Amino acid sequence: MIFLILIAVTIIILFNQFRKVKHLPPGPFPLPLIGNIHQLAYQAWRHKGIVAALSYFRRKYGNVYTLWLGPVVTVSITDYEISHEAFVKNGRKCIDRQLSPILKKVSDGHGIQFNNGEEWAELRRFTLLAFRKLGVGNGLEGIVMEELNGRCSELNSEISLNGKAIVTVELFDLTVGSVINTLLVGKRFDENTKSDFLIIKRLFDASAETFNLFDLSVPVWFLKTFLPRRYKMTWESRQNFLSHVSREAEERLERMKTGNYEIDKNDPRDFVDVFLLKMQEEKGKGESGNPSYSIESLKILLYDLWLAGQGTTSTTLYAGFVKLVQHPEVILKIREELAKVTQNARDLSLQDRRNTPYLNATIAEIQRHASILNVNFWRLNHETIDLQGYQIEPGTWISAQLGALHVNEELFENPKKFDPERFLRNEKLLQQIIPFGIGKRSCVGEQIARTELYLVIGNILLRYDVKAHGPCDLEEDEFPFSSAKLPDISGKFEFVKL
Ligand code: HEM
Repeated sequence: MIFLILIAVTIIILFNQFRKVKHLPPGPFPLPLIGNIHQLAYQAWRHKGIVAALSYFRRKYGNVYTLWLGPVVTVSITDYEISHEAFVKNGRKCIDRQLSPILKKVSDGHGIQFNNGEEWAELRRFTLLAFRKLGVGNGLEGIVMEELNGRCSELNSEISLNGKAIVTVELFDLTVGSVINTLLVGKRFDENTKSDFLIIKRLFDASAETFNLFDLSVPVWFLKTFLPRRYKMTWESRQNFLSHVSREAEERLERMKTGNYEIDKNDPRDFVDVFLLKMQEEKGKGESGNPSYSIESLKILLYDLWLAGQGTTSTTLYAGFVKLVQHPEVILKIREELAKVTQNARDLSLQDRRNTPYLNATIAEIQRHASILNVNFWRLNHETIDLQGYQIEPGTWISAQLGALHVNEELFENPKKFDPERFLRNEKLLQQIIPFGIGKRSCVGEQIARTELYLVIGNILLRYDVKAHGPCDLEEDEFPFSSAKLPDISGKFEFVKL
């Protein structure tokens, strides 16, 4: 009797699964409760990484496929046109991000990255506006060049002593960290304040270890109950990071309250000034003021911008130089192009971009290879989306899987090859790499990052002969199952003045 009941229950469950699966894009058949987690884990183990596993499913099921993470339906997209259809054409329908429970708890309803709704929309608009006010676009060029010149003068001192400078990832970390810090709180990191940056970097690295599909998806109660040490690690590393990067904003507010700090309305120094001005303005409106502008909200915003802007840009620069030293012929071609544009008599400037197609193509190829997110953030659709003829029901987790998209051989022939010229042979390809994401939740720091990549790579190659110093490759990923790519960054470079 029990046996018959078990068979009946199994048939009902399987029938139910078949019914649900019928309207979804193809994918492996999900088991009740665990969905496809076992297949995903197996393929990630078999192919030694999460991107390779997602690519395996793409080859088997096509450019839009379904994976069930337990009871949750997720749809992964690995092609540009379909991503455009989902996130631009249907942009309004999937504007919300699926919020990782633990990161949502840290953000406490504030900020941009782990937030949705009115406050997210308001703060995203504000951030883009504040960046524009502070000169992001062409004005940022001054900040980046000042920073780069500062770093280069340290390198030059080393070169005049030893004939060459040995460069590690720290050069890129400090350059990028200083640009963000200058933009956010008006301070660059020099020899005296470098230790402050190293604290931020240590806290940042500590939070990276638990940035994976598992820790980011399970409910907080589950982590607290079954994995208290992991919960503590994630919580404490993020809280420490938050309190460190927001210290300046809190101190400035206190000084403002006691009349010891004034902001020039027409010339705010940095992001914190622009925010504090807006906060004052909204407070002045009384009841009708927008509550999104509070010190708690500013603190989370600073944490978001630091977290999203530092590792992404610095890792791209480091990965870029690894690829460049492995391909000296690319360095020569870039240098030839830059010599024509600058006559070797001036720095490379953002204005030169339209005259440097080979450098632009190389940066695109670097970003395609670096592809920072192994698993992109999921969006949630509020209304049914008709995607390639499939009806994606509300509540589905949908994502353009950038890592797998950028190694899709249907778009990028021979994807493992470092081949900047692929973008010159086919100009349409430039549009099809989307390292900053696509649609309404795409990266707010895209302009900042593009400025840094162009000016730092271009001007370093104009000034120095760059070679590998010892073994220097990217084959090993530190955490191949992490949501973000964390390559082995132990490589070193030799810089000699040209
Ligand atoms: C090479 C460098 C960078 C890369 C590759 C990158 C990539 C990305 C990607 C893929 C997303 C998610 C898009 C999506 O959900 O579809 C994102 C979001 C975001 N990025 Fe970046 N990013 C970079 C630099 C920066 C910088 C410099 C900042 C700011 C200083 C920044 C701030 C943000 C923020 C705040 C979000 C969340 C946007 C939202 O949810 O509305 N990023 N970035």
